Amino acid sequence: MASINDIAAPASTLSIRAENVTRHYQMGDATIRAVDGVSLQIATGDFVALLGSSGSGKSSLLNLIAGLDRPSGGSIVVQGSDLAKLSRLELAHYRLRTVGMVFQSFNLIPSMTVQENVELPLRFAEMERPQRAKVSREAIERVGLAARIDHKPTQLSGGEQQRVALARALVNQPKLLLADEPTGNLDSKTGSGIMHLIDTFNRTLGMTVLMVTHERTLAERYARRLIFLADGKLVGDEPNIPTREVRA
Ligand SMILES: Nc1ncnc2c1ncn2[C@@H]1O[C@H](COP(=O)(O)OP(=O)(O)OP(=O)(O)O)[C@@H](O)[C@H]1O
Repeated sequence: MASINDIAAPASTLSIRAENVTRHYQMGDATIRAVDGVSLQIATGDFVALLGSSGSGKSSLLNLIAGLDRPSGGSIVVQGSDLAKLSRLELAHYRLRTVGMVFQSFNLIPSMTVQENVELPLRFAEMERPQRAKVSREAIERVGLAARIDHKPTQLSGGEQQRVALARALVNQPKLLLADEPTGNLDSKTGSGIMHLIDTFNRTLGMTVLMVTHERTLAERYARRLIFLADGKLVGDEPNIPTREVRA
């Protein structure tokens, strides 16, 4: 049945459309309803913060949208792809091409240099070596790390590691950036630098951003929409004028 949302937002302008999504975990006799009937639509180019207290289901929902996990029920359509209908191979392709992800814990490969880490998605996409070197260098320059291109992750600060993770997330030019507490392990000044980069990608590259955070002030500074989860349910959804714009 058509809803008001359908009328307000034609499918072509939607980046994400989730309908009654559930993710239940069975722990012995207990069922944990980590995501419990969430429906939402996110417009292309938007910057949305997903807020909620610990255990409210934020990461579970993000992982479903990322195609890292499959829902127990409901449907998720991202950039026109219905994730439930994708084969394992198609889902891997979706993760490679459509979404970029950054996590609180950076998730870099310690034995690889900055450039090798950033090149990884390009290798999976079977890009030729010379082109890979060029494209990865451009992404590394974009996050301001050209001088660290041959360093290993352990030789970098936390903020620099997150910038490498961002370069890796955007190197395939995904339409959607999913960020799970991207500044959670960083001090506030370093975190602001990372947020500034994410904000720039959103504004200049038109990348849709969905960011999980439990920090409301951070969300209010950058996001144009705030979505609240509690006990796996969507309990709030409000527009936001980013305070960084108000101060600018
Ligand atoms: N693999 C799993 N098996 C069982 N339960 C899980 C699993 N992953 C998450 N949960 C449970 O699902 C609920 C939601 O977890 P989730 O990590 O999505 O919350 P969150 O809002 O991201 O929390 P935080 O802010 O602490 O990261 C929690 O009760 C958690 O314990």
